[in-house]
Amino acid sequence: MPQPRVLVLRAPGTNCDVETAHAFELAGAVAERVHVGRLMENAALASRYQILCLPGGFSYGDDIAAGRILATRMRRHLGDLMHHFVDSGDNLVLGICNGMQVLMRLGVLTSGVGQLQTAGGPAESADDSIPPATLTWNNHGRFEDRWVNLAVDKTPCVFLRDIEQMYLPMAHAEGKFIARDAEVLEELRSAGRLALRYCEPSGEIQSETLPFPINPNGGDANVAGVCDASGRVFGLMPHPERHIDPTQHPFWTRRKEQPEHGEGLQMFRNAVEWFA
Ligand SMILES: NC(=O)CC[C@H](N)C(=O)O
Repeated sequence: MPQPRVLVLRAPGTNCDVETAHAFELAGAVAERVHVGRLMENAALASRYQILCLPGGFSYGDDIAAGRILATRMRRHLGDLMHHFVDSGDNLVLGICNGMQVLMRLGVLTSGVGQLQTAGGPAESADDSIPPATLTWNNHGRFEDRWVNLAVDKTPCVFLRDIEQMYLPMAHAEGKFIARDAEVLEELRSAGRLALRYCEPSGEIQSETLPFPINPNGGDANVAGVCDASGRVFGLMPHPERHIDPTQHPFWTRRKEQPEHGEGLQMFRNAVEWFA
């Protein structure tokens, strides 16, 4: 099987790059951690890689808003790099937690939705000043760090193939997903782009916004992860790289039998297998 190469992008304040690179390596990829400054010096480095991963953390101290500064730097200086990974059709992009926040600010997870078709003219955004969706502060206004149950919707998302449910840690302050309006939410939902959602331990999602703590932030439609229309670009707020080994499960000592791997590993394997 060809071994894809993963660019794990670091910025000042990133703190999950080592374990994210480890998860990709365990899944069979070659992963390298590369500082955003190195890419700004030489954006052509991107052509060596097939997967771009934006890991979790506090890039640029979450100043202004989580993910905002890194997204602005990428938009301003790394347009070709994003084009290589997002638009070429041959590559994958994964944003985890702070990485999802960056992808949301870049608009790549909600691209193509919320457009108005003007008579005879090109599609234009319904309201250019307001993005179709964003991530904002958790309802209770605090950083929340614990384990959550997640259900996978019928979705084109490459990373979630053959996964129905996952139990993963979440750790964020600004993870509440809100759509601009009901039409945008429906557009994303009907395309299977609201790929990952907080659910009850049984896997059920009984209401549009499940109560705290099942839905840890109060976000619309219990959304925890969103993909682009192709399913190759995916962002999620929980941390799959923190559950790749069974002993990372909070109750692992009480289990009679241990599974071979933690529940997050399949996501990284799916990415590697996509290149087979
Ligand atoms: N774990 C993370 O990546 C945290 C994301 C971001 N710093 C937040 O608090 O929302």
